[in-house]
Amino acid sequence: EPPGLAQLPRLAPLQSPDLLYADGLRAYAAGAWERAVALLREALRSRAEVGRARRDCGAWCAAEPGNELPPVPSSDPGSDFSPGTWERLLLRAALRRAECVSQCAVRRLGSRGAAGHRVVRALRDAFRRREPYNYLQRAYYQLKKLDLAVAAAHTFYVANPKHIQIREDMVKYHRMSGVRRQSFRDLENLSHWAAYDEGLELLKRQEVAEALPLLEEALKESLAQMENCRAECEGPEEQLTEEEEEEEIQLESQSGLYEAIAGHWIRVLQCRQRCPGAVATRPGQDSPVPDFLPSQLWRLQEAHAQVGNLSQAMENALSILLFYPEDEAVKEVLDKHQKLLGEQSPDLSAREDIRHFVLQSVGEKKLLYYAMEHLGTSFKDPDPWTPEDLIPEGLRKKLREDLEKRPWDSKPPEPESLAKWRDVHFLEGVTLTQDAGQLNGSERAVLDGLLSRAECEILLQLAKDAAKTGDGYRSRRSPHTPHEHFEGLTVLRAAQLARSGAVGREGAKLLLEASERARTLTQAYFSPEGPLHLSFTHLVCRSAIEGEQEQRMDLSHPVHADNCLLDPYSGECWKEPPAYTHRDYSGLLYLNDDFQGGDLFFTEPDALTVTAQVRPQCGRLVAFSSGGENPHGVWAVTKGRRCTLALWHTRAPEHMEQVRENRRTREWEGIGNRAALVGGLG
Ligand SMILES: O=C(O)CCC(=O)C(=O)O
Ligand SMILES: [Fe+2]
Repeated sequence: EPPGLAQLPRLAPLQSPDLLYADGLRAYAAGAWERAVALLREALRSRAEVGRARRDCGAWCAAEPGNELPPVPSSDPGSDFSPGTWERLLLRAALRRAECVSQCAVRRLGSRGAAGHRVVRALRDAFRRREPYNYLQRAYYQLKKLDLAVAAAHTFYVANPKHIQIREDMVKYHRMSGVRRQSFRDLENLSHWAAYDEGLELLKRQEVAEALPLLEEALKESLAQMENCRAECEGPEEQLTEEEEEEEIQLESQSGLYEAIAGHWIRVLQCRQRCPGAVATRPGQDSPVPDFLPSQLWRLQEAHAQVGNLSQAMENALSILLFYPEDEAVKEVLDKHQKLLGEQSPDLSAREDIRHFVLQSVGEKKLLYYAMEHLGTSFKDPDPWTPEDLIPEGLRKKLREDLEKRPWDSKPPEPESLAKWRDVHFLEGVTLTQDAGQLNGSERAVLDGLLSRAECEILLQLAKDAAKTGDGYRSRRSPHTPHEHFEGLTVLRAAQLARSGAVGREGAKLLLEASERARTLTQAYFSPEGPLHLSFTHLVCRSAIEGEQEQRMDLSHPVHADNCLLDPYSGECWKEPPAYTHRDYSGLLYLNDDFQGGDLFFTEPDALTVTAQVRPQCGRLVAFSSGGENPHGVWAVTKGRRCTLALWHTRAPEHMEQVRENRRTREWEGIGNRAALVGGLG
């Protein structure tokens, strides 16, 4: 149970968080708000309890004699490690630990609760993203519990500052009369940040004695949070991503088994190292606070020294040396304190909690570097303090080069989306031509090279053969202008036509492939943290009607936003029906440029001031978030025919385009699955 909410009566026995969450969402969907709130809160509580049990059991079982991970083999040629020995030792430790953890979980949670221990990764991520709070805020809102609605919304917002929907909700809450400022609070209350900030504030005001307990609490709490995060990496719930699954070694031979176990552990360790440690990111912010632990220690030593607690000041200073043994400033301070303490200085050493963290972290890094060198796995060390001699000789040079590129050493960290984008493998030949900055917006991008000339030709031919007036235009705001002729083709009809032989299969198949390319890139660029699904794909051609182009004043497509109703007078965008409110990201994949006029443009929310303009061309994708931050329109097409594959993406799987969804469920008239639809067409 998050500390910010009042205690709930305990519903025994503890149910697993995923079942509770699923029930909560069902109640939510049915509009049973009271029930939804109760279940969602119970899911959060259960999850917190499982988390605590996992953390405690993990720590307990790791400390059991015989369960420690084997040290990395010495690299001396004379050492008696035969191949596979290390893996065998690892296997033994892993099995013992797994057994110990599952027994411990049953003791703590009962057998039913222990089953809830297995939280699937998707769900773990949902909880990490604080998704339940987004549902909670809506349910509370419906129940007219505004204070709790705002608190839940704020809690979700803090973890998802880029989430368009919640941003809009927050604006609304801020404007609502009757909402108090104190309602905007974080229910998960990462109290170390709150305590840390308050402590710093007090330090600034020279109220050192008051600041000290807060700073101390902040450090303790941040270590505990970190332990929670690290413990989550262990245990049977760790599901492989598709990629990892592909890499996963077949368990045919015994050595395959060792490798698989070693692989599993390496993933666990990689996951643990990704938890905030010395580097931490404040919720609601993109850039990490480097050296979070050492800087907290430094503040503590200063504060202790100021109030005359010299031995505690020294303990904190000595703890910094565990990270940076050569730090001159720390050594100086230590000297100074030592002199002041003089003879009566007792045997001081670093703090136990920090020593424990550093030792553990160093041990894990050693294993990871060993695996990197010998098993070819990857490891990106997030910490700047890792002692150099821990890194195998062979890897040092390469890593030193990477180290020089550390963002916080030189330039300010890049915005998250761009930093992540770097890691995404572009589809071959695709380039990022303009980013949001160049397009004067927040979430906009132009990518080129998604289609070859030949592919554009195939899709243009498909449009010629099959696009017809009205297909796919059930929209209330039909963009028709009397000066242009509109033709559309939905993927659904394309598939039907291809099956009946009315159009070539190649075209229909490419239509799906091209939209999938656009989806993959849009997801990688804008939504690396969660999947986007296509909700609607529409091949649209607009042709100038000859002789009706003189002195045309209208647009080919009036200025609008794709998921809300734009009110140019107030600048607001109402996310309400009949707008397609489930749309999260829009994509326009252009097929040609042999026409006049027809550039796409973005405006301010006034629908008048143009902020950016893009000329269509074959294979160019313009991708942007579908909300009020991206009003856009199309200038009149005054000559020729302009064809676009327009795509809308949604985070909500229930709004997945029918033909695509059914590719999964394989029910839809037998053409629903990928094999039937794409393969069968091929
Ligand atoms: O074709 C274009 O460039 C824009 C179309 C558009 O904005 C829409 O269909 O919502
Ligand atoms: Fe649009």
